[in-house]
Amino acid sequence: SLLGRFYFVNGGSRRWVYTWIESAGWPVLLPPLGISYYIKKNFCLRMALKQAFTPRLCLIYAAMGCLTALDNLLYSMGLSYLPVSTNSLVCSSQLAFNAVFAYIIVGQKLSPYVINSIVVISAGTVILGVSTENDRPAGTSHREYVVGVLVTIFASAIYALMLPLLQLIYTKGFSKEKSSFIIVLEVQIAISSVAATFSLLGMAVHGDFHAIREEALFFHSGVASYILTLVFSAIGWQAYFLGASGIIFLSSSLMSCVFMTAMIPILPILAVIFFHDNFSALKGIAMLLSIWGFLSYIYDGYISYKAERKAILDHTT
Ligand SMILES: Nc1ncnc2[nH]cnc12
Repeated sequence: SLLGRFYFVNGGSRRWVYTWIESAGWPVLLPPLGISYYIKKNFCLRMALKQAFTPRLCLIYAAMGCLTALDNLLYSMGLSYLPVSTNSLVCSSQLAFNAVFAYIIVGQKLSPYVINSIVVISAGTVILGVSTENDRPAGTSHREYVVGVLVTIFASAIYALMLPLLQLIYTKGFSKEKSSFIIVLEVQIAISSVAATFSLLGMAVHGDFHAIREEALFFHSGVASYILTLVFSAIGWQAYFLGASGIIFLSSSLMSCVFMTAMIPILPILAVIFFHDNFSALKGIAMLLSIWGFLSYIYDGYISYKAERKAILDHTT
């Protein structure tokens, strides 16, 4: 998010370019995938590819790739209009959307601790919004600001929908025996490459291939900084999405969303350091609430773990 904002603040204005950047880094996942294939014993590449790329799964990757490109476009529009802290506030609505979608799609249980965590984290980020209400960026009209908020809410809803869908792909799309972290890499590469291709089409339609040279030349901090911003954004987004997918694979989409949302209040501190935003008392309260919500979620995990162990012990004695 910070690098994205840096791009838009320093003269970058091409939303399709930033949309593409969010998925363009997928080739960095090829070496880890190759190494994983190599170190897995009794591994047959032909069989693995046959399982990961059945016609049904390919159709699903194509649909998820298009949805990802649409989500990235809305997100980059939001990032171009809103300050980082406001953008992250609105993004926190993904937790509430995700709780609903995860309940509907994968039957996620919502215990009181989980509900508490959702309420507290959402409250923290709403407070953050109140404290940043007055910092509409110079050069952004009121209308653009409102559009920025609306498209970011849409992006959050789409993203929140995609997380349980990914969970469904991992659990229903692959046989139990094949269940290894390789799946996460394969699925992310497939979806990101579709999203990147879709975004390249968007760039072509908007004449971005031509405009990008001029944009690089007039970037406030220089051509090298322009290239580095986009390259590190692309790598950073792949790392972020891989982490999110990994948590879904190991736990659940809701857990992944809680982790992502709990990180959001850290952004204002980074925004203070890098963009010299003010740090208000309300932002401090928002951070504490987010930590509380996060601990509440972790505590729920601890209680469930203890209950499961007790049930196993009672069963065996
Ligand atoms: N495209 C996106 N990238 C990162 N975070 C998001 N939250 C919602 N959409 C997002």
